[in-house]
Amino acid sequence: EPVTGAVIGLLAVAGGGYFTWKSLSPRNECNEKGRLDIKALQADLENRVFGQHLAKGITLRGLSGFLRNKNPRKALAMSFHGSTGTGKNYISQIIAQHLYPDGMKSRYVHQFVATLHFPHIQHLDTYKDQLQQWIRRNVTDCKRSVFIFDEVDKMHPGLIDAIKPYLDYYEHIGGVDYRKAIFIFLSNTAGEVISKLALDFWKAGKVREDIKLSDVEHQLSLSAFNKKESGFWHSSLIDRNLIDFYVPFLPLENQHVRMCIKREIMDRGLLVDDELVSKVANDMTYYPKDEQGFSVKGCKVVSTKLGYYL
Ligand SMILES: Nc1ncnc2c1ncn2[C@@H]1O[C@H](COP(=O)(O)OP(=O)(O)OP(=O)(O)O)[C@@H](O)[C@H]1O
Repeated sequence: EPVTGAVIGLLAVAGGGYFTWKSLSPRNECNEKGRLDIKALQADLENRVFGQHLAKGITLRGLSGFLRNKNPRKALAMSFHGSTGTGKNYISQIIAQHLYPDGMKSRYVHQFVATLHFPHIQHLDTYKDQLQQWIRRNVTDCKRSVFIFDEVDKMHPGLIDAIKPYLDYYEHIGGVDYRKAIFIFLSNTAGEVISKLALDFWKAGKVREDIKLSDVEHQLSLSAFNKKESGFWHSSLIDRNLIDFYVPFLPLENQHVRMCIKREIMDRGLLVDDELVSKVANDMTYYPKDEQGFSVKGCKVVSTKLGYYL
């Protein structure tokens, strides 16, 4: 008998509050219809992801719009950009958990880490073939497959080209329809540009939440124009024919790091102690050196640092 994600989510909440998600899709079943409790996803993003008003808004609207459409004309392709530890993997995991009860462990959620696949140029065609077969196999198994490509900026341009047909407007390729699949690309591309914009806002005493997507896009096009070598992923992003949503992740301030620490303490079933939170937060590195505005590694090492002080 299938156990629903909602039940598992509830049990997990009762057992320590770690998981707040609930997936509407039965376990071990392809969620072809794209069932998603949008309110629950919104609540999870609000409660667990800090300092990312743009990323939360864009992913939520992008995903719900895509899933509402019974006959999408192309697969959903979202490209997450930002510096390390700002939540790119984290939001991908939350999305995966809301679509599939087993989240990243689900047989319908697939992760590809680009740096593990660095083909020598003479083997490129074999790698391309393997990558395409992998996508074909998984989408044949389940149309609503989720693919997460990590470190896509380090991926060989030939491999990126190999993915492109699946993001395009074809009704089918070789008899397989890819248009219900979800592709999420993660990269540090443009991380510096996004961080600089956030820093300028911060220095000018402006409200962070007033940063708009258009501000980021404007900065990005300027920097691409000025830079001789903008990476392949960056330039194909600027063309943006196949990427539906460009999702910037802002650098995290001390206040966000503190929220991450508090959440981590609560997830471990412990009581929040402000002194402990300060100790961990002060142990992180911030930039610029004089103003100590943003955390160099975002919230990435929070968990390890907390372990050290406990
Ligand atoms: N904005 C955030 N809000 C809450 N927690 C966060 C946030 N960003 C990061 N974290 C925490 O830090 C951990 C590491 O972040 P994550 O793996 O998402 O970073 P990333 O942006 O994917 O970095 P990288 O580019 O190095 O892969 C997450 O598992 C999460 O616990």
